[in-house]
Amino acid sequence: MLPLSSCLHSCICFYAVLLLVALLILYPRFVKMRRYRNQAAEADIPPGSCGLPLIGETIQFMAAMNNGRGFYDFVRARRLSRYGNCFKTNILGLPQVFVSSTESARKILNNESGKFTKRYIKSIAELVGDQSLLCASHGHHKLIRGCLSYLFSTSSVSVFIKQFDELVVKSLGSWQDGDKIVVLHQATEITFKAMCRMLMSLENEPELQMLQEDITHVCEAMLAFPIRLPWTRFYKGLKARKRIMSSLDLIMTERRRCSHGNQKDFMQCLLVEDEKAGSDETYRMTDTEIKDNILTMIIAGQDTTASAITWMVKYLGENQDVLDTLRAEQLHRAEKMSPGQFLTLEDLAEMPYASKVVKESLRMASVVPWFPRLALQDCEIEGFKIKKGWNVNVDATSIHLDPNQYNEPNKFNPSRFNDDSKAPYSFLAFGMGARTCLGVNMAKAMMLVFLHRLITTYKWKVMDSDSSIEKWTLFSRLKSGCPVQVTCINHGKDVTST
Ligand code: HEM
Repeated sequence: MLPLSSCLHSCICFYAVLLLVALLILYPRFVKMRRYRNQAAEADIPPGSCGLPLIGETIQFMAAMNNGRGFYDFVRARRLSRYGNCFKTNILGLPQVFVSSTESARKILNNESGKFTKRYIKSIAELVGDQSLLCASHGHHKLIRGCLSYLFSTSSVSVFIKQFDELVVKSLGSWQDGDKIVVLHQATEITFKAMCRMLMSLENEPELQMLQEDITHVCEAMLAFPIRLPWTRFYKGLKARKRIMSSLDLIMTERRRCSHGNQKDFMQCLLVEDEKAGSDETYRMTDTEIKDNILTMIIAGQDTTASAITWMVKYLGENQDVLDTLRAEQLHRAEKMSPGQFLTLEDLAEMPYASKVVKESLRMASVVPWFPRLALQDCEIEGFKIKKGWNVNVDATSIHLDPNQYNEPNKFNPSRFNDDSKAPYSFLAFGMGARTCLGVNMAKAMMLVFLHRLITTYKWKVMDSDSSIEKWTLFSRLKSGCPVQVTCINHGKDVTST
């Protein structure tokens, strides 16, 4: 028995070794074959890494959010050094494609043949409300946008410019010679007050302060994990939303009780329209739609504009030649105005160089870095297959910094907009297509008014040239807030004496 069992044992060992050797030889070939087969199957899928199972490249994305270069750095790193104009990744288990050519931007933002819809995250809808313009489905969005668009008419913008100028003059008038000012803080305060006044005539300081705190909670929660525990950012955001909704409810009830009051603000227009529409059977916005969209407009209009103003002041501080040209134009305009006069839409139309400064600042800053959409059907972008259900993001930042679109794209050069020869879809600061920013004219007007008052009243020196981006913000925001030291200039007219 023993010799037989020992013989059997040797035999097994021999075959085991043979199998192992065969495996060692064959395995690399097998892996190579499999990779080849996968490549063949995925040849027309955008290049990129899907990262780890389930979580994909979420950790790398979060790490980018946490570094001073901002979450766009995640995209920049992949696009520039690895994959090119179109790549695929996976964040939080969702396939994400980033595209950065003007042709793809046209296809996606124009929503050719209804292939794309706006992508929104469910937790964001809980915070801004599922009746918000940002989250509404295609058909519903059209109805609500129709009701809101007319609020942004030229006459509304004209009224708004005067109100905004009043606020800027008051705020800048309180600065003292030599003061250190954080531009972002000042701009945020002014734009917030302007939004609240335009939307619902809210001017009471304690109420404004409470609302501002709640809006900040909601914005912070929009980027947080949707965990509903009392100490989480998401939970605090939900609570803040609830308080905001209650306040809006109170204001609306009061307006109806006092048979509309005298206010000529957005809320009043929507309430009156609501009643008119009720009688002739056209579409009427419900109270929830009105409230969700008032909140949406505060969020969409305040931080974006304040961030854009801050970047603009920083770029100007770094580009003395541009500043000199701009100051000459603006002082000339100031001389044409009588003391105490507020700016008008017509005045702003007479500021060609300042308008280019605004446009160039928006291009360089790309305050909204990319626009998320959802593919509603299988389609093709940049020669790659896009599958139904994938998220496709139009990378506006890359387009704004593409040397094929803009010569020396990292140079702050407003004169590049001297002619109108830029390619379609190469300037996307306010988006394009059916989802174009509703407040585009107001945003530009706010930037021009702030610029005019700042440059005709003060000289300034940027105290911190750090370009780091703030962590965990929805929009590209300068971390330092752009602290400046201001010096009053006396050019013979006291525009702040109102
Ligand atoms: C410099 C300031 C601003 C910038 C850079 C900006 C940028 C944008 C962009 C890029 C979009 C489109 C996003 C997409 O397609 O996914 C958008 C949408 C929107 N913006 Fe602005 N915005 C600014 C100021 C404002 C202001 C002042 C308001 C209004 C009070 C406003 C209200 C809206 C609304 C309501 C939408 C949603 C439109 C829709 O989905 O139909 N924005 N904004």
